[in-house]
Amino acid sequence: MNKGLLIVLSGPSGVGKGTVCTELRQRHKDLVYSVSATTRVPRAGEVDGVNYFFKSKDQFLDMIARDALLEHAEYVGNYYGTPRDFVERTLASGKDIILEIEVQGALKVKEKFPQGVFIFLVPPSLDELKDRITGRGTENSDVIDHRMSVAVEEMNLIRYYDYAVVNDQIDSACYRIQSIITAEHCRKDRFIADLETMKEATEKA
Ligand SMILES: Nc1ncnc2c1ncn2[C@@H]1O[C@H](COP(=O)(O)OP(=O)(O)OP(=O)(O)O)[C@@H](O)[C@H]1O
Ligand SMILES: Nc1nc2c(ncn2[C@@H]2O[C@H](COP(=O)(O)O)[C@@H](O)[C@H]2O)c(=O)[nH]1
Repeated sequence: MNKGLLIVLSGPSGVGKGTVCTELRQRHKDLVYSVSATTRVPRAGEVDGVNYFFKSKDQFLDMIARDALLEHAEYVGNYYGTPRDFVERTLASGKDIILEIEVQGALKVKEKFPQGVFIFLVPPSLDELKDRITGRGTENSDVIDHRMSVAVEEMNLIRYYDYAVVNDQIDSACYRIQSIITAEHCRKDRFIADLETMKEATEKA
């Protein structure tokens, strides 16, 4: 059986990763979402184990020491990381999994899983990006300025991704990502791998 696809959805803060990911999961009930660990304090309405696994700094450092994270990064004063075991088990079961993570972490995942599908979500403009982060109303103006300055740096790293998708309209962005996932499922190397497994099974029988 083919392993599932590891899909990384990345891009600057406020571009709409969370919004697009939620919509994709509505459309594809079998798409598994990787819940990250973070030391950030929960926002109003965020639930532990659903939005994030909220950790103290010591707990997070312990996860790093136990090699329990596939990747981690420090982003605007907090740690964020992807629990490794859940990703590996999901892929082995043949299901697709989506990671919604920032750029440093995405590039670390790419080193370990070059066969993953790396998608950069692009804002229609930097002004629109700032309007979106501000309009969300979850960060103060210092944090927004910090996230915007990081965003400019992150945009320079698009070249390391497989795809760039503009999030102009949520529906159009989701449609483009759905098309990418469909195309990636049809890559010939996935079938060649299956063929090899089939041949081995036939030879053994
Ligand atoms: N296509 C869009 N058009 C207009 N507004 C959008 C669009 N996509 C998302 N938004 C809005 O932009 C704001 C930021 O979206 P969201 O929280 O999904 O971004 P994010 O990339 O996940 O941010 P972060 O990385 O900080 O978690 C939200 O208020 C959301 O409703
Ligand atoms: N490298 C990682 N980045 C992550 C992970 N989970 C979320 N994120 C990204 O962090 C920023 C800030 O998130 P916020 O919830 O505080 O707005 C954003 O870009 C997220 O996508 C992770 O496991 N690893």
